[in-house]
This record gives sequence, structure tokens and C-alpha cells, in this order.
Amino acid sequence: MSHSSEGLSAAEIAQAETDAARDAACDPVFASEQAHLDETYRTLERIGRAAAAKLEKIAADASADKDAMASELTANTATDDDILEMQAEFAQVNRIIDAYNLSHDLEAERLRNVEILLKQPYFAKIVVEAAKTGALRELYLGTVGMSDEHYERVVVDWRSPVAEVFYNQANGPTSFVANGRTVDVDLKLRRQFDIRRNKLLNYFDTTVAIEDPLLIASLTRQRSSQMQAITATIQREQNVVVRHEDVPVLLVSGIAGSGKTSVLLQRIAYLFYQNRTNLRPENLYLITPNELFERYISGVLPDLGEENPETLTWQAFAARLLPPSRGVGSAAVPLERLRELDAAMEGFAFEPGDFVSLTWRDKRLVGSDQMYAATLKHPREQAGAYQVALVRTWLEKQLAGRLRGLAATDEVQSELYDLPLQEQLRLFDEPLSPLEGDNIDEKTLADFAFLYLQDQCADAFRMLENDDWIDYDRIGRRITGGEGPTGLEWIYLKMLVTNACERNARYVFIDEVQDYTASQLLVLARYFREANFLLLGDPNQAIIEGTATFPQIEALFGRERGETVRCRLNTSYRSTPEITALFATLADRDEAMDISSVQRDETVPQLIECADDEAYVAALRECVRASRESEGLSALIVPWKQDVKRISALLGDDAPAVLDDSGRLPASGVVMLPLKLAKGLEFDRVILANASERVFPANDLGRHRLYTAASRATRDLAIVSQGPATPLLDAWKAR
Ligand SMILES: Nc1ncnc2c1ncn2[C@@H]1O[C@H](COP(=O)(O)OP(=O)(O)OP(=O)(O)O)[C@@H](O)[C@H]1O
Repeated sequence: MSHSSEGLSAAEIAQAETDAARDAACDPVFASEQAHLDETYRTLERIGRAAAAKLEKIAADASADKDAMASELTANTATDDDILEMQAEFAQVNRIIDAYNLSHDLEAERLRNVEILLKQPYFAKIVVEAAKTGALRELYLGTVGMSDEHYERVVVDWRSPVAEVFYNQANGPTSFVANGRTVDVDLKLRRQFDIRRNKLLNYFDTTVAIEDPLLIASLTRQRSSQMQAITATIQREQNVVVRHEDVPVLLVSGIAGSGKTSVLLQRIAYLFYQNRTNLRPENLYLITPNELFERYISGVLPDLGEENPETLTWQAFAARLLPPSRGVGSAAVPLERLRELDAAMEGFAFEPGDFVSLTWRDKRLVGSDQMYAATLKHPREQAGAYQVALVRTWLEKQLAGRLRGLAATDEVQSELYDLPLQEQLRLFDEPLSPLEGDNIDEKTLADFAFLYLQDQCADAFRMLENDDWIDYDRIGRRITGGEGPTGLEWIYLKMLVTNACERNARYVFIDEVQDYTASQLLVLARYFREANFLLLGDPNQAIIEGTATFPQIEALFGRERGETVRCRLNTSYRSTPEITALFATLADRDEAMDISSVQRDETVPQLIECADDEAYVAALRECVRASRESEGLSALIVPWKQDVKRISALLGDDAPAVLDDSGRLPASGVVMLPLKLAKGLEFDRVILANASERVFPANDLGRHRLYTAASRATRDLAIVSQGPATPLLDAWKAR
């Protein structure tokens, strides 16, 4: 959570302002920092005004130039020289437009950055002494960097190399790496600020990292309906991940609430900064557990001044690759099945019938037998990606030729005149029916008919473009001798046969990696074969049966991509020590020892064991009522999705609104949602609907499910059980 004070209540803000005024009166450091803030704020406002004025001027100049150029440009194609001259004029106009666009984009970005900084100009100050020269530099760190009109640094970007010394959290001799050179410095001062717009609310000079007052302050605030950036309070162990050098695979295991998702998003912002000129959002893919979660995190990068990358669930990823008629199917495909396909590809050759004819209405455009014959024209090439590419090119020509032929027929041409006017305009940009007396020449008519057929045969073109003219189902059945491939196998087989992959992806991030099967991960590793992977997860939150364990993930990516680098995050920033202690008793034994929390405000989790159904419903009702009366956002977590309706009916009018995948978290109130959907989210207060042994049996899956549910709570946790609670809670009860 950012330490911006936007989330404070009015009373807290008023108190902070009173404190600030008092501090200013008796603390010269406070007074001088407030003065610096005032000056910075004025500078930012001035930069903002200048950028806005420039934008206006660019728009006005561009519009005036456009009008002038339009009146000068004439389409003159009388002679070759005229054509050349006209082309040169158009190129010149394009260059002018590009220049306008470029300066517009630069100023718009500057204005956007000023707007970000006006909310909170900076969050920290460091004073560093260069070891070589002894020169002292005072630097103020903010969410984005900003220089004034004289190129003087006003705010230093948190991602700049020198900011590393702030995140290393230790004063004294230290170093950072800039442009490949190590720069030795002495960190003389590390000061954190609590700032709201141009008001300094507090400052802290930190010498050691034992206590981070701003972190504590930010964590004790209420959760909001959207995840917040943690720029100002990124902790040392988290910074290792954020600023990690590029490696093919970085695998982060972290306990619940240790900031995995937060760190992932900060790393994306860091990578954009590092590769400012050549990394585009479409070069990054973020694989997330569900759409509700996607919406929950979608504001973080824009708040950091960056765009969101391509964000996809597994379902959405797979659906993009599968033909429209095919469901995604189960992800529970044993890895051996994919290995079998790998083995079967050795010496693979196409056979007649391995193809799907391209058709339009009852007409065969290109037949499967022709496709097979085309593969035989390349006998020296191994069946596989190269051969597929050659046949694809042949097919494109073949299809175009066939459509040209059809476009010349009366049958097709006569259809054109029957098209509604709107259709004609969409396809040809002009109405086709000639005015009375006019005649359309034959070539133009055939061209229009060709356009019409291209539109009509969109499906055939899609099949061609996606290499779906190959019958992977049949090939799958043929080479494994079994049933047709599942959706996941289909994608894998297609990758093997055609080499389908996303080469533009440079970074892929998989959050909640413990929820993927080895086969899913293998598909992702192969599909994004050129990308560096950042995988983040928590083995204790593996709540889906049959998913890959961390050693399996390491082995799989090790095999695919060479080495896998591991990092660990063991501090929970989400939950109070009491809640953390509860879910720590459910963690894998070797990890439970290291788990810690930095939160404050102890409230002991409540366990309500109900003797009968009546007491159970009454307890749930009471918890929901109490949550409604408390501040912030609460969740009634239902262990299994199929029980949501039943519990809703039991609670009747008291039932909270049910949240599903298509929803959005409200800012406050009580929501009801199944455990699987609550993954990755957090709530001020959690009510767990039923923690009986039947629902949470004392096995690994039960333990992981209970750990995941309990760790969604930041401050209050009420566990209600229908009958005696699961023995999984015995260790906690005995504490
Ligand atoms: N360094 C930090 N400063 C301030 N807040 C932090 C920090 N690290 C994490 N948090 C907060 O802790 C909470 C948990 O973070 P996050 O959701 O990223 O953890 P996670 O490891 O992905 O959790 P889980 O695996 O349980 O879903 C969030 O509210 C986040 O803002």
C-alpha cells in the first residue's frame, strides 16, 4: 500500500494536520522540509501549466498546418514526375504529422507525470556523499522522475539506480550500479515522508531497518477496493525481486500477504523504466487467477504512470489459441501425456486426412487432399514447422486464386447488387448500384466481388492464419492411438506441429503459480519461449488438486529454460500478528518457523463452534451484522462455490451480496464469495462460513484451503463452524 494519505479518514487527516502544524512550530527540520515541499509543489504546478500550454499550442499549430497542407496538396498523377512529386509531398506531410505526434506524446506524458506527483511529490529523501569526490547530493524520491525547464532534477524516479541505496535500508558506506559501473557512496541520511499533496504530515529519519514507521502506518489503514502500489515502503527482501537482474526464470515463494502480487507489479514498472525505449506493454504478459483479481490489481500500474501489460487468465489464454468451437477443458492433463506427444513427433509425417478442407457454402475452396499433396512437394523438409510454413504460403495463393475465379462468375457478381446499401458501403466504400445509365466496368465488378468473397470467407482466412487447416484432433488420435486430445493437448500438439508461439513476449509473469498443473506451465513455457519468466506463489495456498509442487515447477522450468533462480518472502504485511500466527500453524512445517508479521493492532481471531444448525445460522448472522457495522470491507468466505446459494438462502435478508468473477470489489460493506474467488484478495474482516472437519478435512488440501481462507483477513477473522471445528485448528487452539 502506498503511504499516500488518500486512504485516511477525515478525522485522521485533521489530527495529522494539527500534529503537523505543531511540529512545524517547534521542529526546524520539519519547517525546512515543509518549505522545500512548498517550493517543489510550486515548481510542479508551473511545469504542469507549461506542459498544458504546450499541448494546446501543439494542437493549434497542428490543426493550422493541417489546413494549410491540405489546401496545398493536390493529387496530380498526370506524369511520372507529378506522381513522384506528389509522393514526396505526402511523405513530407507525414513527417510533419509524426513530429507533432511525438511532441504531443512527450508533453502529455510530462503532464500526466506532474498530475501523479501533485498527489504526493515525493516520499523520501536521501543524502549521499560520493566516495570519490566527497560531494554531497540531496535527492528526493518520487513515483516518477521530473526535471524543471532548466533540466534540474526536481524529483528522482524511485527506479533510478541511485534510489537503490534507499531500498537497501542501511545507512553508511554503500554502492549502487549505474550504466554498468559501481558507484560507491556514503548514505548520510535516509528520510521518509508522509505527504499529502503540498502538506507534510510527518517525517522519519531511519538509521536501521528494524522499524519502518511509514510501513506500519500504511499497513494499519483500511484496505481499499483496489490494490495500491507499495513504492514508498518496498522492503529490502522485496526489492531484491523488484530490481532483480534479468534471468530466464525467477521463482518467488512467499507466504500469504508477503507482497508477491505487489512486488510483481512494481517489477513491471521497474522493467518499463529500465527499457524505456524498447519495452511495450504488448511485450509483457501477466497470467492471473481470475477476472475479479484482474480488476482488483488493474489500477496499480496506471498509478505508477505505466500501462498495464496483456493480462490474461489461463482460460482466456487457451481460448485465444483454440478454435472458436472448442472449449478449454480441464487443465488436469498428466505431464506424461505431453511427453508422449513430444516423443511421437520424432519422425512425424503428415498423412492424407490430417487436414481440414477450406469451404464456403457448399463449395470446396481448397480440399484436404490438395493440402496433403502440397506437403509431398517438400519431401526433403521434415514434417513440422518449416513444412507447414511452406504449405501455408502455397495455400494463401491457392485460396486467393480460387476466390478470384469465383469473383468472375455471374453467380457471385449478381449477389453484389442485392446487398443492402450499408453493406455495400462497408465493403466497397461506395454504393455499387450504378446510377441509371452508368455502367460499372468488368474489372471493378470482379474486384468488388473479390472483396465480397474475402469478407464472406473470413472463417477460411481465420483458419489459414491460425493454421487451423491442420486437423490436430485427428493427428492426436493417430499418433497416440487414443482418444482425441483435450484442449490443453490440442494447443501443445499445435505448437509441436507448427511451432506456434509468441515471440514478441519478453517477460511473462505468473501469479499464484502453485495453482497451475505442470502441463499448463509447460504449455506457457513453450508458447512464450523467448520470454523471461517471473513465477510467484505460495505452496501453502495450493488449493487445487493435481497442481505442480515447487520442486516440480523448478524441475520443469529448469529443463525448459536452464537455471531457475529462487527467492523467498517470509514476512506477512497483510495480517495482524494474531491472524498470521493462526495461519502459520497451518503452513508447511519448515516454513512456519520463519513466518513473521509487521502489522500492529492485535485482535484475536474468533472461533465460534456451533452445536446445531440454528446456532450456526445465528452466529453467521451476528458476524455479518457486526461486519456491517464496522468500517472497511468484509467478506463472508464460503469454502465451496456450490454452498454459496444455500448459505445465502439460510441468511435470507441478512445475506451479503454475492460476488462473482464478473464483479468488482466495493469500497466497503460485506460481500459473500467462494474461497476460490477470494484468492489473492484481502479484506479488513473475514468471516469463514464453515470450518468443520467435513469441509476442511485434516489433509494437505484441507490445510491449504484453511490457510488461504484465514490469510485473506487483514485485521479481524471470525471462523464459524457447524459442529466442532476441524482438528487442523488444534495447534492454534493449543497455543
Ligand atoms: N512493502 C510493503 N509496504 C506496504 N504494504 C505492503 C508491502 N508489501 C505488501 N504490502 C501489503 O500487504 C498486502 C498483501 O500484499 P500482496 O497481496 O501483494 O501479497 P501476496 O503475497 O500476493 O498475497 P497472497 O499470496 O496471500 O495473495 C497488500 O495490502 C499490500 O499492499
